Amino acid sequence: MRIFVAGHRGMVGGAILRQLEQAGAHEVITAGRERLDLRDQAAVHAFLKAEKPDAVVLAAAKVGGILANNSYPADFIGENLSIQLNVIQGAFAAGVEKLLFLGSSCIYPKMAEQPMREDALLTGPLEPTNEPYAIAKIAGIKLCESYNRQHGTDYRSVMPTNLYGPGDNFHPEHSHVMPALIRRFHEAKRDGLSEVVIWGTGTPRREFLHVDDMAEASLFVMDLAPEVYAANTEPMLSHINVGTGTDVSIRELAGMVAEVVGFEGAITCDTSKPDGTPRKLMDVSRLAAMGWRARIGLEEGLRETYAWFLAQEGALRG
Ligand SMILES: NC(=O)C1=CN([C@@H]2O[C@H](COP(=O)(O)OP(=O)(O)OC[C@H]3O[C@@H](n4cnc5c(N)ncnc54)[C@H](OP(=O)(O)O)[C@@H]3O)[C@@H](O)[C@H]2O)C=CC1
Ligand SMILES: C[C@H]1O[C@H](OP(=O)(O)OP(=O)(O)OC[C@H]2O[C@@H](n3cnc4c(=O)[nH]c(N)nc43)[C@H](O)[C@@H]2O)[C@@H](O)[C@@H](O)C1=O
Repeated sequence: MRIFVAGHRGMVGGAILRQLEQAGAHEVITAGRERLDLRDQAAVHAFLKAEKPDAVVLAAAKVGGILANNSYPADFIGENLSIQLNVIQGAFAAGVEKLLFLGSSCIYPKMAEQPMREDALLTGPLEPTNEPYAIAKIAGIKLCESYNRQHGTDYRSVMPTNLYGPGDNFHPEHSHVMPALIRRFHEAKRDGLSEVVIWGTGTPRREFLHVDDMAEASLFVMDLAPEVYAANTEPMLSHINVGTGTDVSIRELAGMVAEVVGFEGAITCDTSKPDGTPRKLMDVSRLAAMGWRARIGLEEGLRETYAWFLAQEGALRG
């Protein structure tokens, strides 16, 4: 197959690209933002018509942590809606039959029953800090389902929990919690500081999945036989959760990062910053029933990510 990986320079797209290249079974097509801005409808349609991929992996998105989402809501909803509409409509127009869309666990209601099953979608109000991004992601799922229902395409969606790993964005304010804390604890140790401040109360709970597991799960879902996918999903509830099924509090995560980095000072909370959703634990039984589960434990993944951070220091994104 010829597979177009959109977002191949990102954390997840990069991991998917590495796994596809390692397997060597497919021809992979990529295009960086300077060649193809995915917000440009005409350019995306022309690219897909010219390249004629057999399958598309949509791992490109406007992505960021709680503060970035809360500060730039128009960018998060607008850019993601444009990218999704252009790539999904463009893929259909170019005759692409298989597509994998990456959503996010923030599609579920803020107070969803835990662990969150796929059928919790659209059952309650969303978390305000990321509602615009979540609405775009929900629209992406519904766009895929609508093409499948109206045109018989095979467009699938996976909903990742919070991800981390090599290639992450370590920006001090705009990143997600894991890379933010790795950087902050590392710099505090390096500079001999006595205290590290974490945002919010430290009580929210999050589930962390290593990006290599996410890439493996994405390709697993894309490769599932149509009858297996159909037997485990519903036409209007077709997305699949991807996670580990276990979570930690942000305070516990901070303790783990401090230990891995070797920081021995105090950890305090800045409660002027938002907590966001109190808990986001995925019910991963749908994917487990189809035969996939995560392999990389949190401590192992954190140690490996810190080693990668140390190797990249100075040349990081963000
Ligand atoms: N990271 C996480 O914790 C989670 C991520 N996800 C989802 O997984 C997917 C991948 O996320 P992740 O890898 O972390 O994000 P990254 O920010 O690491 O990667 C996103 C990629 O999309 C590309 N991109 C964004 N906008 C455009 C554009 N207009 N034109 C061309 N390329 C563009 C970026 O290009 P450039 O390099 O040029 O900026 C980048 O390569 C996304 O759909 C995200 O919503 C879901 C849940 C959690
Ligand atoms: C993946 C997911 O990512 C975002 O949602 P989030 O899960 O809330 O993500 P986060 O990683 O930014 O924060 C997790 C928790 O951690 C706390 N926290 C402490 N200290 C820092 C800190 O230094 N940085 C950050 N970012 N958070 C911190 C923070 O206050 C919060 O309680 C969405 O935008 C959403 O759209 C989405 O899909």
